[in-house]
Amino acid sequence: MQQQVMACFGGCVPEGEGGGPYLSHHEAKVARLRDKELTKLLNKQHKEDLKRLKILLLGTGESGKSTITKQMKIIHINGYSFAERLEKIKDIIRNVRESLLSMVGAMHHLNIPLENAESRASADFILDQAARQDTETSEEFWDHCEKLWSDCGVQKCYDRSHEYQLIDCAKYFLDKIGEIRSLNYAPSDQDILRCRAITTSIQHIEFDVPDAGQSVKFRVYDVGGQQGERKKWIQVFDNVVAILYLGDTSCFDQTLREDTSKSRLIESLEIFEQVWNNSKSRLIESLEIFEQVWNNRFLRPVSILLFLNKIDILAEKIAKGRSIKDLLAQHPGVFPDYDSCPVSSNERIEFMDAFPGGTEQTTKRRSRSSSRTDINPEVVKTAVYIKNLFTRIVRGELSINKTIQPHPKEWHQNHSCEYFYTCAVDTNNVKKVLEGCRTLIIRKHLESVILSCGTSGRNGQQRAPEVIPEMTISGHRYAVVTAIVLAIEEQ
Ligand SMILES: Nc1nc2c(ncn2[C@@H]2O[C@H](COP(=O)(O)OP(=O)(O)OP(=O)(O)O)[C@@H](O)[C@H]2O)c(=O)[nH]1
Ligand SMILES: [Mg+2]
Repeated sequence: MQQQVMACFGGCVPEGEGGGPYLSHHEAKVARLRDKELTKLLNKQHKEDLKRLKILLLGTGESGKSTITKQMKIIHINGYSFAERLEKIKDIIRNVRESLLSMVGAMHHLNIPLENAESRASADFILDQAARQDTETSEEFWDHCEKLWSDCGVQKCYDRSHEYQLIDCAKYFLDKIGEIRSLNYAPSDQDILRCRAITTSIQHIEFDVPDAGQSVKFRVYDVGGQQGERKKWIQVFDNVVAILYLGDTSCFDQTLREDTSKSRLIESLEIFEQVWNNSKSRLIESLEIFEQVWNNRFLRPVSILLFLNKIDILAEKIAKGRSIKDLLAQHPGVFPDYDSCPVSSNERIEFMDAFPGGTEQTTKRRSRSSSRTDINPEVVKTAVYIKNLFTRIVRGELSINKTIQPHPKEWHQNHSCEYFYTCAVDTNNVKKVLEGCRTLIIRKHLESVILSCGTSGRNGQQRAPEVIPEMTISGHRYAVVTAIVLAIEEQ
């Protein structure tokens, strides 16, 4: 893609003919020189780009992609400065306002009355804020927020949040209004991780990770996952080394949020109606998009690291009596039977190992992990069942998106899919998972480098990618790869 852009630049020198404006000889010369410089610059940039391992974060809206990039900043870069923390306050205020707006709107639809007559004035005050984009707040605003959140009617509405659209961090921030409204408030790492802001443009972060005495350079792309944002994904498919696909395990009882940037802040009850009527299951959407990514011809050699995310919210939902069985019953014949889905002891341990809150011993010693009593077996079963849905898609045993023609097994032989249970707001969990991913990504990348050399003949039909000799991979592995590449080229 980069090359296409450069080709375009190369072909754009105006010559005064062919429809372009007439340029003097001197002007044309200057333009040509400028174009040459630009092409050189782009070439250099392109080479620099190729030295970094390019990772893509994909997944549907609100699955946790940006939260993972925030964790990368905390773990691999220097975290958040004081000024950056203060910047986040605006988003947190929007989160508080949007949460209360969603609940007040939903109470109307769900026929849940406010318990306290005095809360009416607070509800009206918040509804009046619906069209506001700014983040100016007053003591009056915070008083109304606190009053509303303490109303039992609002709490009842919160318990039914799967029936409408409510951001995941609603309770987290509403429970700490007292702290947020203080003039001295500076968001903690956890506040930043919990804070929700929709992604509407392609963003990336870069960092270096030490590996066997050398540093491995990464560039991670974060894209928007809402419906309208997904058409931009293809722009970043070039030279991808691995995909981190975020699948939300807790969304089985939720429907899609209406896809418009307007819904970031529900501007009016009219938009609320749209949201209300959008009834496509979030889990089915996530499986469908995963199936598209797995079978996408541009991503054929790219391995997927599947993050089965939000396992903490999954546990909260099961504790409230929610069950994936309701969704399965709405789609008879599509999904495998839930009750007869087996959970092996290894699968149980894998999940318990990842689940937040394990003590040092439980996270370090596998045998103790299996004896954790704080996790409801139904949580494990649901997580394993959802994991199996994704892995069935990988094996071609389940197809959700009927417009996709599944490829035969051989088509997939150059990429694989590995899964991890994650809680993206838990730094310990993400740190552990990222360590595992790093090794896998480097291994997969080396395999693909070797493979691409293996398919390139000495007589030149296809040269080994330019990137190989310049790759900054850990010392000894780099040496091994170079040796293998040379050996293949010698043949
Ligand atoms: N409790 C909990 N919250 C999570 C977890 N992962 C993400 N969240 C929250 O879910 C919300 C959405 O996360 P984002 O990272 O913004 O989701 P996204 O995939 O980037 O969404 P788009 O930008 O719309 O594509 C945020 O409020 C996060 O804090 C998790 O594992 N547990
Ligand atoms: Mg995002």
